Amino acid sequence: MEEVAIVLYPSPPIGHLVSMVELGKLILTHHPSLRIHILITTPPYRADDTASYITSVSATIPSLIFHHLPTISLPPSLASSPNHETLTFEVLLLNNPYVHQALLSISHNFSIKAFVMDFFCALGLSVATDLSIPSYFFYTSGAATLAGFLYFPTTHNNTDKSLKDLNTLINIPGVPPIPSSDMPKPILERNDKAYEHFLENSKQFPKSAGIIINTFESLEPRALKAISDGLCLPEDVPTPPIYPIGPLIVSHGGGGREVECLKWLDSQPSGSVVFLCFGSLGLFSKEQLKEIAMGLENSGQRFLWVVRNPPAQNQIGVAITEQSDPELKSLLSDGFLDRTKDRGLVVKTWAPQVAVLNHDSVGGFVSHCGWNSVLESVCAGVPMVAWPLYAEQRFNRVVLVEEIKIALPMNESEDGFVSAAEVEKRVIELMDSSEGESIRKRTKAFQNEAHAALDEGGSSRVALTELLELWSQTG
Ligand SMILES: O=c1ccn([C@@H]2O[C@H](COP(=O)(O)OP(=O)(O)O[C@H]3O[C@H](CO)[C@@H](O)[C@H](O)[C@H]3O)[C@@H](O)[C@H]2O)c(=O)[nH]1
Repeated sequence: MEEVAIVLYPSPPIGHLVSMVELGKLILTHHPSLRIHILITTPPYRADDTASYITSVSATIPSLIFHHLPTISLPPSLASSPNHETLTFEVLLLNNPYVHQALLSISHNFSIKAFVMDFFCALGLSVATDLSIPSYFFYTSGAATLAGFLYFPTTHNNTDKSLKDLNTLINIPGVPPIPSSDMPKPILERNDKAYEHFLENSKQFPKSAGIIINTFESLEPRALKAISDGLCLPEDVPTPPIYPIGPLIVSHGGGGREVECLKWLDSQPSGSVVFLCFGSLGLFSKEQLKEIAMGLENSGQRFLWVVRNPPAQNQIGVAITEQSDPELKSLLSDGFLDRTKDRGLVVKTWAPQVAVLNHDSVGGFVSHCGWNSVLESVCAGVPMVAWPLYAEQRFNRVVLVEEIKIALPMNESEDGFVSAAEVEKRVIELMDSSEGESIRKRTKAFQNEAHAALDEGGSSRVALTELLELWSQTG
């Protein structure tokens, strides 16, 4: 009998790839006879270190079958795109013929029950549809921002101004009012190429057979209900079924640095350390790094801080290429490392975040609000200070602070700069105040709810079972 397969199509950045791989593992845990094929896009630039990650996953889980698609060559006009989202969209658009070939080749030996795409890969939907393969989305951020993207074509039609110039609140069903300037960064500027791509991709959601979301019912009940009640799409456009199956988070650690920082944490008192880490891509200017150092020093709190080299143009940036380790002494204020050595540790470039958040000594997390980080923090029961940098992270901050109430806001000036005084104030508030205590209690309650959602009979397990039964039946 022909073997049955699911094909997963992640977007290249590691944050998205990791979530998709976790989805593959989850499917295998509950349906081991399915074969999971994962299409790996090869961008023309050197991407963050996905190669070693893929090698280690393949070695440990041979039932996850990786297909490396041929390298994309971008026309010179696009290769110099200022914006990493535009670059990703263009690469994925050029990838479509390779996706077509891969699906054809897999279907020679397997019966493909579902093609599951990342949001960025939405234009691959037509490729699968042409081959009569049912297409699903796996949305790697939360339900609130999904509501925002489903509603985006309506937001677009309601105005002819750029969101950055609107200076108003955007009312999205199921979501607290979002200041227009806090909408996802790439859609703030109407004339930007990324805006067009996001608009086009948002319009693909309703054409799919279903949307899988990395969230859970009790974390985002309002947004999930608004989506499934069809409130985020125009009346005449039906909403596909939604499957909140999260929280799906990584369980692995992070190489050699694990030992150093976990050992250091072992020597710190329970719940006393604030962890600062800004995702796989976040970069700060030299000035901002110095300001953070001053804020941490003045706060008197214990800290574990992951520091990367600033971007070339010395503003807030995004690392799409592999990072070299920073020279901490020259980067941070004079004597900072010495003065704080008894209560602080600075880690270069990367820390094993999941292990750190789950360490007993960690009591708070200053995060860029990337969705994986949010879920990892919830699963570890660690409250946050929300310091968004790029993508949909400012939107997430509003949701985390105002709706879910598990984070305090880090407030920046208009140009995005955060003062040492603000860092000091928020870190103290998080670690040592009644406000901090109140969000800590709520986060711990969500930690329990997260486990319950994944248990037998829990909301996420039920949604996953429904999906897997569907995939076992069709065709
Ligand atoms: O030093 C580090 C830095 C990161 N991580 C891990 O890397 C992942 C980072 O993921 P996430 O927090 O989601 O941030 P990004 O990498 O920035 O993720 C992108 O993808 C997310 C999911 O779609 C979006 O929510 C973000 O805005 C987008 O930037 C997490 O698993 C972290 O544990 C580490 O282990 N160590």
